[in-house]
Amino acid sequence: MSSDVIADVPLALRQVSHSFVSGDDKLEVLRGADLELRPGEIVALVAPSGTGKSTLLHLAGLLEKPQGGSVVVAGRDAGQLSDKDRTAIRRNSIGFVYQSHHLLAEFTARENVVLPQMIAGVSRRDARVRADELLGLFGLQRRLDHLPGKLSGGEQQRVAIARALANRPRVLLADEPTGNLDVATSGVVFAELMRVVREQGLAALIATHNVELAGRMDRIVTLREGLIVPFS
Ligand SMILES: Nc1ncnc2c1ncn2[C@@H]1O[C@H](COP(=O)(O)OP(=O)(O)OP(=O)(O)O)[C@@H](O)[C@H]1O
Repeated sequence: MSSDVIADVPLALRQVSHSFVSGDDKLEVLRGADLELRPGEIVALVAPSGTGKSTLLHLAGLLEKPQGGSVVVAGRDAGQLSDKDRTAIRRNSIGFVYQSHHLLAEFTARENVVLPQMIAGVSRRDARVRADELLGLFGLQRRLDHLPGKLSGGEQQRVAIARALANRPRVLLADEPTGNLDVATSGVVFAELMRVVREQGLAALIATHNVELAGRMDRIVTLREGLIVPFS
């Protein structure tokens, strides 16, 4: 396949297989999984516990290499890249949101959004402008100088989402992004996440057990016997 063909693909998994071996046991979690996101498309991944959602997100996020098949991120086949280039793509083209916010406790909300930008080479001044703009999109303009411990759970998760978007990724990967929040807060934060992801034109793959939230996305897929199939 020519590089032109995949140039506009934010994320694709092609015939991805992955197993875990412990002792004599081999657990085939993925057996030729295929998934392609269109630019700006938000896809929900809803599947029972233990079927491989986290494994899939790890592979899509270039945190691990698949044993078979390929992962394309921002139009680049990650299997063809040097470790240095993979790291650069992971840092600049992918944003991650986890169930727990993983914010740095000794840094303010703003600093938590500034830091990944500075690591990517953005000046402190520009990073602050971007951080304030993003935190403002989540209604946190009056919380910029708060430490995470002084924020509510919903606010902490909003900061984590803003941090994930800081480097203008093309792809957002999220694993139960509102799973630690109460039902009402989860719904609100989720709606904000969807709004901002759409405004920024990102493609997103969001694992959730919440079928109601999944129903607000463009498409729902599930994992069945190691394959990615439409959810029904
Ligand atoms: N590093 C590992 N070594 C061995 N087995 C693993 C490893 N990581 C995951 N597994 C196994 O692979 C399967 C899929 O795990 P994974 O965490 O991807 O599932 P999941 O769908 O995300 O589950 P949950 O919804 O409970 O988080 C599970 O049976 C798990 O025990």
